[in-house]
Amino acid sequence: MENGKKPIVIGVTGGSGSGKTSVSRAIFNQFSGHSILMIEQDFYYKNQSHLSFEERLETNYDHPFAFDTDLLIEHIHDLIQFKKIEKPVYDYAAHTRSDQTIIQEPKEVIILEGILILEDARLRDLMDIKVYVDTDDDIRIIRRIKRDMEERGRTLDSVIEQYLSVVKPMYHQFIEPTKKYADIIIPEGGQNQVAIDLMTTKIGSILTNGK
Ligand SMILES: Nc1ncnc2c1ncn2[C@@H]1O[C@H](COP(=O)(O)OP(=O)(O)O)[C@@H](O)[C@H]1O
Ligand SMILES: Nc1ccn([C@@H]2O[C@H](COP(=O)(O)O)[C@@H](O)[C@H]2O)c(=O)n1
Repeated sequence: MENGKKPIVIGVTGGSGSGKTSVSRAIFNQFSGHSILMIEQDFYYKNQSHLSFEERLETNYDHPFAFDTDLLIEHIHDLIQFKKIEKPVYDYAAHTRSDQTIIQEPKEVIILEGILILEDARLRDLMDIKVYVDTDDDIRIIRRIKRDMEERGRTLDSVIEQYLSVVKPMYHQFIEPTKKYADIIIPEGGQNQVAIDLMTTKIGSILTNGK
């Protein structure tokens, strides 16, 4: 890094539909023009191109095992050492990685966003600030139905069936317990301007004063 400082890593987690992406984008936008990047844990779902489409539908996408966490950790390590990475691209409709990758140059601020980023101690140890976006289950399922039908190629029946059989139980087993690791808990996510402003001030202070 030009000024000799280590990049800052901010982890943003919470259940599906909690508003993680909205919070992360709001922070990202506050630093537009600065040296900042966003990494989505979803892009590190395991490659399933060797499986048929029907087999991919059976995958539990809310279990830690669904992710290639070793690759994600390797990439965060590289970015912290100011090395560029070749980021995978995920195709939600095909339920596997796309053939494309994106070259991501290192930056001073790294926002890592995803449902299970606080579940692995090795990832937690790389973070300077850990944020949990806390939104009620009923709000999250409503948001998810709308989003998955509009953007992720799912039907209403498939969203409801997946939510009740997998998403909800996995949330309570794996995601909600990681709340205890968070430095900050943000209720309701992207519309919480006070929380976004506090985060922005803190990141700005670390960038300027190192704390
Ligand atoms: N505070 C909010 N109020 C209303 N809708 C929201 C709010 N935060 C997020 N959304 C919407 O809910 C959906 C899921 O939000 P997103 O930020 O993608 O959540 P996550 O990344 O946690 O799954 C998106 O369509 C987003 O526009
Ligand atoms: N092929 C896939 C991959 C993931 N999901 C669901 O995405 C959720 C995580 O993404 P958010 O942006 O909502 O945090 C997770 O709950 C998976 O169930 C999927 O449905 N299909």
